[in-house]
Amino acid sequence: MTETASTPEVSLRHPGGELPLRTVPATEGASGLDVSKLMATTGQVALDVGFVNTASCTSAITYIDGDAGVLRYRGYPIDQLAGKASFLEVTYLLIHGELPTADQLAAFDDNLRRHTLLHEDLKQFFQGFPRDAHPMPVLSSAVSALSTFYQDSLDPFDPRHVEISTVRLLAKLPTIAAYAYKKSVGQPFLYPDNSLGLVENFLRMTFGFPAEPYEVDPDLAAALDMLFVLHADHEQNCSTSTVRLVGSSHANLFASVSAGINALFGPLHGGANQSVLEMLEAIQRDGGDIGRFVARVKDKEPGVKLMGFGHRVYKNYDPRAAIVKQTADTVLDKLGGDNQLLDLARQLEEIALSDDYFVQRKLYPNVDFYTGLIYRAMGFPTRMFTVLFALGRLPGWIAQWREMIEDPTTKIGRPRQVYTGETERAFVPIGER
Ligand SMILES: CC(=O)SCCNC(=O)CCNC(=O)[C@H](O)C(C)(C)COP(=O)(O)OP(=O)(O)OC[C@H]1O[C@@H](n2cnc3c(N)ncnc32)[C@H](O)[C@@H]1OP(=O)(O)O
Ligand SMILES: O=C([O-])CC(=O)C(=O)O
Repeated sequence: MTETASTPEVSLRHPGGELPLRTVPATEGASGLDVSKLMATTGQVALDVGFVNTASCTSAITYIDGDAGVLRYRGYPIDQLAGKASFLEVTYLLIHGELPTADQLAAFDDNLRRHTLLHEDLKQFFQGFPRDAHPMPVLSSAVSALSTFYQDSLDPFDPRHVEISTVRLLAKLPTIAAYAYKKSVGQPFLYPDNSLGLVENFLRMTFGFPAEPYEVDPDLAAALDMLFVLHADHEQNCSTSTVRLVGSSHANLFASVSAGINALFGPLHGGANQSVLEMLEAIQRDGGDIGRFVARVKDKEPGVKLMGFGHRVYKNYDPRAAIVKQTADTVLDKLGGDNQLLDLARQLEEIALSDDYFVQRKLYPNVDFYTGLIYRAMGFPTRMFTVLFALGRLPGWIAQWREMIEDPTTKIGRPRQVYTGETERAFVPIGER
């Protein structure tokens, strides 16, 4: 592969100063295509596989300094929000740009509590899935189906539609998530109890039974609320970029978020929280030989990666992973979790962080590394972990979709390609091939 053209340095202003964006020079196509000719006809095309170096939008929502391990929502450092601001406050902050006053928060909460019910016909929808359906595709399908129930929620350019679809989605996703769980364990659905807040209601609908009292454990609710805060936004990650890309065609909020949920499902993104626990259990089953597992990772054995490690943006410790790690002990002690598996995770981290392979590549634990251990202690099956991520990430998806829709400079997302296929050739009829 030879470089055939160079592209100029461009830069964007951001709160941390000038952010230089190095564009990747386009390369010659595998079939010998002259990329410079493509450029002559289409203008500048810079090949950037995986968008490693390409900013797709401007945004005022979330700031990350990956080298320093800094994350801020609307300017507030994540460690100042986690454990101090509730998930509902952070949701309001991300979507509306400012922390709510007590009155604003009460009105927001009240509004959400009025929209937690699912239409009875939508409830029937869950019965169409097989008993052992993974709850993630059930979640995305049900969110997509919301478009069929609410005609007054579908116009991205009518502020009333945007507002009501925002409220419906925030209020209903916990109900949908709880029903996806109930379906997978063959238990009856519970109606929401709107005397409860969002997290408490979700826990009751998930773990409670109809006509039986369910006492929400305040420690459990507080821990889950804090984890949701840690997941609430992360600028242009794969699922959020998907939400924006789908929304850039003027698809409605439900359709866009449904696509985002599917992007989150992948094991390289949100699905990693499930894979981490499966990896830890596999190491444990294998006699707990961490050294042997790490050697397989370093040998790049197909399909073997240190799940929950590495990040496109963080080249330092993920600040969220640091918070989860710090609190994991306390939470597991309170909830009676598996400390052996936590010890294994800690040892694995220690071994990796003192190994040149991981040090040179700047691979640190990401947000998915320790969260599953806490979810497990809370009683969630492994297949629900990514659903919990989706519940936490929802405010970010909504805030980013709304920012995109409100931005007059937004254009339909449509990347170019560098064509590497056959050059023009003459059609050969089937009898002559
Ligand atoms: C919420 C989230 O989405 S956080 C991410 C969750 N995903 C995971 O935890 C899955 C494991 N991690 C990964 O697969 C990757 O680190 C990603 C997908 C997160 C980031 O990928 P990229 O930014 O494209 O990094 P890339 O794949 O180029 O990795 C750079 C190098 O580090 C290696 N590497 C990256 N992550 C890992 C890992 N988890 N284990 C072993 N090696 C790794 C790569 O093999 C590559 O090595 P090389 O230079 O010898 O080829
Ligand atoms: O930002 C990313 O690439 C992945 C992500 O969503 C996160 O870390 O929360």
